[in-house]
Amino acid sequence: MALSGAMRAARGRWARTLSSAVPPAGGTGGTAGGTAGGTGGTGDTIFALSSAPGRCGVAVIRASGPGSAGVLRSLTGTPGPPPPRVLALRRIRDPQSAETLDRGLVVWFPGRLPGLRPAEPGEFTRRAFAHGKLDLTAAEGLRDLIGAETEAQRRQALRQMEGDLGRLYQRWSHALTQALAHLEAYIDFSEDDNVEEEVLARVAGTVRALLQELRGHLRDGRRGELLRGGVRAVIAGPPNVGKSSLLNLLCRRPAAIVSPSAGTTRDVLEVALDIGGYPLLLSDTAGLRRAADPVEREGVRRARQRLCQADLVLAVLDATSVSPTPAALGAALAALEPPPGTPCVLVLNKADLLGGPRGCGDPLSGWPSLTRSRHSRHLGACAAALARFGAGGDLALAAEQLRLARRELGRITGHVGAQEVLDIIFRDFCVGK
Ligand SMILES: Nc1nc2c(ncn2[C@@H]2O[C@H](COP(=O)(O)OP(=O)(O)OP(=O)(O)O)[C@@H](O)[C@H]2O)c(=O)[nH]1
Ligand SMILES: [K+]
Ligand SMILES: [Mg+2]
Repeated sequence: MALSGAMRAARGRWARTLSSAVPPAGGTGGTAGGTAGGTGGTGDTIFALSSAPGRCGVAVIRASGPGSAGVLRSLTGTPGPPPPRVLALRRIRDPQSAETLDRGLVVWFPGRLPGLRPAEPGEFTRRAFAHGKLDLTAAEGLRDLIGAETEAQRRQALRQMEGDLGRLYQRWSHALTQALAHLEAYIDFSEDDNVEEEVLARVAGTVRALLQELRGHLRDGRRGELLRGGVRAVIAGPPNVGKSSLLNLLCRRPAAIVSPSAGTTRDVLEVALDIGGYPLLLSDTAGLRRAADPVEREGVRRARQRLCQADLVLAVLDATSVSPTPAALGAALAALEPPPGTPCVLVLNKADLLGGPRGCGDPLSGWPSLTRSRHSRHLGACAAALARFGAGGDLALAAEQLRLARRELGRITGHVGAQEVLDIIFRDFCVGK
């Protein structure tokens, strides 16, 4: 059923109305308001909002299953469904009170093909994976593409969906397989003198090179993950230096109160920004000082707490109250006690009175980005196994480390069966993908 008008405001009520309109199973099979579909083995009649949630001009609600004809009858007050596959304008009413809820277009798809049922969330993608059409990293890329909110996120997701990340891990996996095969051949046949000694050196060389590449990939500063999830940037600094003014400038609206009195901001204020395609969650915080006022003290505590979660600190200082020497700036920055290891951008504000940002990189340049902690975890385990390769000199143990390393790589792309990994990855998919 395609429905419009007042139902925008009455979505919740619609859901309740449809619940009461669905008769018990056993009626004529069919689908109202969408493509043909049944309900699998249970015989239930199901319904869902098929257009995106939120405010919109037109919404599509789909009901499917043996009770669909009854749903249409009770919602439209007509004796039967409209002619098949033809849009009909109907008054939509509450089945109990007969009160008109809206007017909308209704479409009826009678009958069902035997065995046809609505897809589970992610089922189309899961089938594509099962048929070898895409690997897990590509499926994850597809999911990220659906959820991408900024241009850079979209580009990164598309690159992953097209298999760049999967190909990189596959290449490593092939190198490992080859090294393992050589090592196993050496273990099995070296006594017959069929396998040369230098095989071992070659295997060790491959493992060393791979380990180096893998460590480089892991050391990317989480740029892919940051781009995927958004960089948490926190504006911090002494009171009254212009932190809230900076937030307002960056989000181009007066989101935060600005005033000449020190200690204006108390609560942490967060805004989501799209800066040149890169997602940023920007927080404004209370000025850091030993406050006498208990409310301001709580604000400073919250500011410190937020600082600890930052991916990036925008440390704001008043340019008129600090001398521009590296030592003085360094001391002023250290006095704010930013979390160790978190990159800081020093912002010298109020420069008018006197007279480099950390981005996520271009997702299309260099290596495809590590986009998930799941990938880092398996790559870390893979690197650890490679680092153990050859330790102790036992060839069988060395081969086992290669097998472990390969299994970890395989878990990323899904080339090693791991039911629980599959379940996690596919369960969040949208219906219809
Ligand atoms: N001249 C000048 N004044 C500025 C600038 N930025 C902010 N101000 C002024 O400085 C005062 C403090 O600005 P806020 O943005 O409230 O500073 P804050 O760091 O958020 O202050 P607290 O929340 O109290 O810690 C206001 O009167 C601003 O108008 C600037 O670049 N130049
Ligand atoms: K202020
Ligand atoms: Mg402020």
